[in-house]
Amino acid sequence: MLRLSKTDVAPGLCMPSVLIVEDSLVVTKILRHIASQVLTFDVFYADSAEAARKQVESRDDWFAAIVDLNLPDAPNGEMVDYMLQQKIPTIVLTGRMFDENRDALLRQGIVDYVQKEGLYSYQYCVNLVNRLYRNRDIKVLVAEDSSVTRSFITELLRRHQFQVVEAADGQKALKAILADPEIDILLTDYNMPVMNGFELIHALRHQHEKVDLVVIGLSSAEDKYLSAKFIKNGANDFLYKPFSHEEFFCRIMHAVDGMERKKELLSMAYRDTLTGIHNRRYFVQQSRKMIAQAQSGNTPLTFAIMDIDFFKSINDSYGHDVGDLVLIAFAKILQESLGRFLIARTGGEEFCVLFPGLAAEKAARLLDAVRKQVEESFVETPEGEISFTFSSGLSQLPADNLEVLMKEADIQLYNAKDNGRNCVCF
Ligand SMILES: Nc1nc2c(ncn2[C@@H]2O[C@H](COP(=O)(O)OP(=O)(O)OP(=O)(O)O)[C@@H](O)[C@H]2O)c(=O)[nH]1
Repeated sequence: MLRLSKTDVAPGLCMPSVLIVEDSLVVTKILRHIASQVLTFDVFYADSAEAARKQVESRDDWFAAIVDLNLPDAPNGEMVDYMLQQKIPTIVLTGRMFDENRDALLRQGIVDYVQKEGLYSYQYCVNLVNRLYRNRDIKVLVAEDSSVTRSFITELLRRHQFQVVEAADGQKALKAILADPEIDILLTDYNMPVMNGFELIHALRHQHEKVDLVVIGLSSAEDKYLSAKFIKNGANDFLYKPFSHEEFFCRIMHAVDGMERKKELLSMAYRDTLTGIHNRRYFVQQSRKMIAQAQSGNTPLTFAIMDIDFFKSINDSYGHDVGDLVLIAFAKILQESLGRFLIARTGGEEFCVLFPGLAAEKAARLLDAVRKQVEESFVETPEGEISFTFSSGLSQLPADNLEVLMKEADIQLYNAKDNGRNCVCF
C-alpha cells in the first residue's frame, strides 16, 4: 500500500481528519504507531464513546473513523450507529465477529470490519483509510442490465468512496468509456441487451491497454466456464454472482492496487529520475504520435533542442552535485514556462520541446523569452548562486519524421553554439 504524501493533496487543501475510537491502551498504541507511519491525515483518538462524541462535534472535516464495536460506555455498537448517523465512513474494529453481527453491520453501511487478530489486521485497517482516500479519484463504470444488481454494486462502490457511473447495456457502456477517459475500471455483466459483456470487452480492447482500463467480468455461478471465457476475452478478473461484500472488495482492491502499481512503473519508465520531467523514451513515443497527427491534419509543428552552455565547466568548477542542481533548476523553468507543450530531458544537459500547432517563428519567440529568463536567474547552490545560459536549435514540419526534425534542429544548435551561444537559431 502506498503512503499518501502531502504532495498528493491539491495545493491549498488540508488533509481531512480521521478519528480512532478504541479503549484498549495496547491496541491504541499499535494503531497510533501504524497511523504515524502511513497516514498523513490529522488523526484524533478517543478512548470512550463520550470522548468520541465530543471529538466529532468539535470539527466538521471527518473523512473516516475506525471504531471499536464494544466500548465500555457503548457496549453494543452504539458508537458505530452514531458515526453512521453522522455520515462518517466507518471501519469497525472488533474482537470477534459473529455472522449475525457482520450481516447487520454491513447492511447498516459500514465500510468494512476488521477483527483484532494481529499486526496485519491493524495495518489493513489503517491502510484502508488511505485506500478510501485514493478511491475518490478512481472512476468505475458498472455495466449491468438488472437495475437491482446495478444499484447494489453502485452503493457498495460509493461506500468505498469510488466515483461511479452506470450503464444498462454494453453499447451504452462502450459509449460512456470512449467519451470519458477518466474511467479506470469497468465492472461488466455478460448477459446484457444490445451488446453483451464479451462484445463490449472486444470493442474496448481495440482502444485501451489493460493498464488503462481494468475490466472485471461478473459471471453467474451457474456457468462455470464464463469466468475463464471472460479472462480469455480480455478481462483482468471476474467475480461470481452472488458475491459477498468481502469478496467484492477484495477483488476490487486487488485490481486497483495492481492498476496503481503498473501506472507507477510506467511513470518511472517514462520519467527522468534527476529532474522528474519526462525522459527521452516518453518524448520519442509521444512525438511520433503528435508528428503523425500534424502531418495528417496539415498543421504546423516545431521541434526544439536545448543544450546548456559550457555545462562541463560548471561541473569542473563547482562539482557534479552542483551541475545536477543546475539541471533541476533548468527543468523546473522549462516545466513552468513551457509545460503545456511536450518537454523532456533527452540526454545529459540536453532537453527537447515539441510545439504542436506552432510554426518555428512563434516557438522561437517563446523559447527566447525562456532564454532571457534563464540568463537573468540564479541557481542557489551550496557553492553560492550560479548563473547559466542555454542555446537552442529549431526545426519544423514539413519533415519526414522525428529523426529528420532532430537532425535539422541539431544543425541549428551547432549554429547557435558557433554564434557565441545563449541564442535560439532556426
Ligand atoms: N552534473 C551532471 N553532469 C552531467 C550529467 N550528464 C552529463 N553531464 C556532463 O555534461 C557535460 C557536457 O559537456 P559538453 O558536451 O562538453 O558540453 P558543454 O561543456 O556544455 O559545452 P557546450 O555544449 O559546447 O556549450 C559533460 O561534462 C558531462 O559529464 C548529469 O546528469 N549531471
